[in-house]
Amino acid sequence: MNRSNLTVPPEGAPVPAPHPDAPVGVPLGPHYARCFGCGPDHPTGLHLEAVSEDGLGVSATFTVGDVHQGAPGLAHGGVLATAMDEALGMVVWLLRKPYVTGRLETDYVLPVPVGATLYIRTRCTGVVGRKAYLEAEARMDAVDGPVAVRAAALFVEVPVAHFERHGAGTSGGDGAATSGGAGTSGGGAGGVASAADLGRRVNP
Ligand SMILES: CCCCCCCCCCCCCCCC(=O)SCCNC(=O)CCNC(=O)[C@H](O)C(C)(C)COP(=O)(O)OP(=O)(O)OC[C@H]1O[C@@H](n2cnc3c(N)ncnc32)[C@H](O)[C@@H]1OP(=O)(O)O
Repeated sequence: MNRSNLTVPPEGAPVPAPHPDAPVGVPLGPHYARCFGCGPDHPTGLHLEAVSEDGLGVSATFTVGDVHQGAPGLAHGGVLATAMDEALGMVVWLLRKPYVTGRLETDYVLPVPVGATLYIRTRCTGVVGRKAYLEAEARMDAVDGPVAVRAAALFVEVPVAHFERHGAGTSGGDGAATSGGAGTSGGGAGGVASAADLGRRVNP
C-alpha cells in the first residue's frame, strides 16, 4: 500500500510477545458497550466483531448497513476507515495497555456496497517505546475475497489518566458506566465501562 514511514516500524523493531492473558481463537467482544466501532449498545455503530487469532493478530467482520452510506448504496470512506481503526485497536487492546490512534493511513482499493461484509485482518508489526505499529487488510465478502481496503497505523500508549482527563461522561454514571458487561461474552479480552475499569484491566 501507499504509506508514509511514520507507520513503518524502524528496522529491527521487536514484535511484542502476546500478553499471557491474551485470548487466542475466541471472540473478543466489545471493549466498550457504546463504542461506535464495536459496541452492541450503539444504534448505528459498526457492530464489528473480532476474534483474536494468536494474541497479536485479529480477524474481524463488519457488514455495511444503510446507515453507513456515503454515495447512494456505497459505504462512506470515513466509515471504512473507522472499521479499520477499530480492528487495529483490537490488536493493541490485546496487549492490555491503553493506546490511542496517533496516525491512520488508508488505501481505498474497491468501492464497498451496502450489504457487503468486510473480512478484516490486523497485525502488530513492531513496538518501539510508546509507539505500536500496525497494519490491516479488508477483503470483500469472503476471507479470500478481493482486497477492498488496506490500512496502516501508529498507535501511541497513553496513561489511564488520558481517558479520565479527556473523556466526558464515562465515569459519572450517565449510563455509560452502567451499560455494563461489555466484552464479558465469549471469554474475550473483557470490556470496560469507565476509565477506572480500564485501570483495573491494565493493572489487575
Ligand atoms: C472510558 C474508558 C474507555 C477505554 C477505551 C480503551 C481504549 C481501547 C481502544 C480499543 C480500540 C479503539 C479503536 C479506536 C482507537 C481510537 O480511535 S483512539 C481515538 C483517536 N485518537 C485520539 O484521540 C488521540 C489524540 N491524540 C493524542 O491524545 C496525542 O496526540 C497522542 C497521540 C497521545 C500523542 O501525544 P503525547 O502523549 O504527548 O505523545 P508525544 O510525545 O507527542 O508522541 C509520542 C511519540 O509518538 C509519536 N507520534 C505522536 N503522534 C503521532 C502522529 N500523529 N504521527 C506520527 N507519530 C506520532 C511522536 O513523534 C513521539 O515519537 P518519539 O519522539 O517517541 O519517537
